[in-house]
Amino acid sequence: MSETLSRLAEMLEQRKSADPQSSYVAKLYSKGLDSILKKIGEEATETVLAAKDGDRQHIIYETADLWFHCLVMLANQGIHPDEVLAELARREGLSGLEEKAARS
Ligand SMILES: N=c1c2ncn([C@@H]3O[C@H](COP(=O)(O)OP(=O)(O)OP(=O)(O)O)[C@@H](O)[C@H]3O)c2ncn1[C@@H]1O[C@H](COP(=O)(O)O)[C@@H](O)[C@H]1O
Repeated sequence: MSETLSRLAEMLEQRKSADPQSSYVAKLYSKGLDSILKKIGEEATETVLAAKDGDRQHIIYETADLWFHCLVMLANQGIHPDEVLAELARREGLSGLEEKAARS
């Protein structure tokens, strides 16, 4: 799982210098952060609708689109997915209520 994320992160780094005409990711970078965030919003909505609909394959497909665009956003902001995984790992040792208390 994290190997897939690492490979994707590496590819997303390489796409920063790719031709927007020949790469979906390079084109998205060239449009800027707001366009990436707009895609995340759209994909989040599509994921919610798929989950309401209940079709397993559709939920998986839309969630993959959502995760992918979140990875593009992270790359654009100079954040490696390992940093997000590390944050999730840190939370493993806490209950949900402890995590909530740590935020306030
Ligand atoms: N995993 C993905 C991936 N998931 C989703 N998408 C794209 O995300 C878009 C999803 O948006 P929509 O469902 O709204 O479809 P759309 O109408 O075509 O999207 P828009 O053109 O309107 O933005 C589609 O165009 C998909 O092709 C992805 N595009 C690329 N990748 C990975 O990124 C790699 C590099 O891609 P390129 O940059 O195109 O070479 C690929 O080899 C894949 O591994």
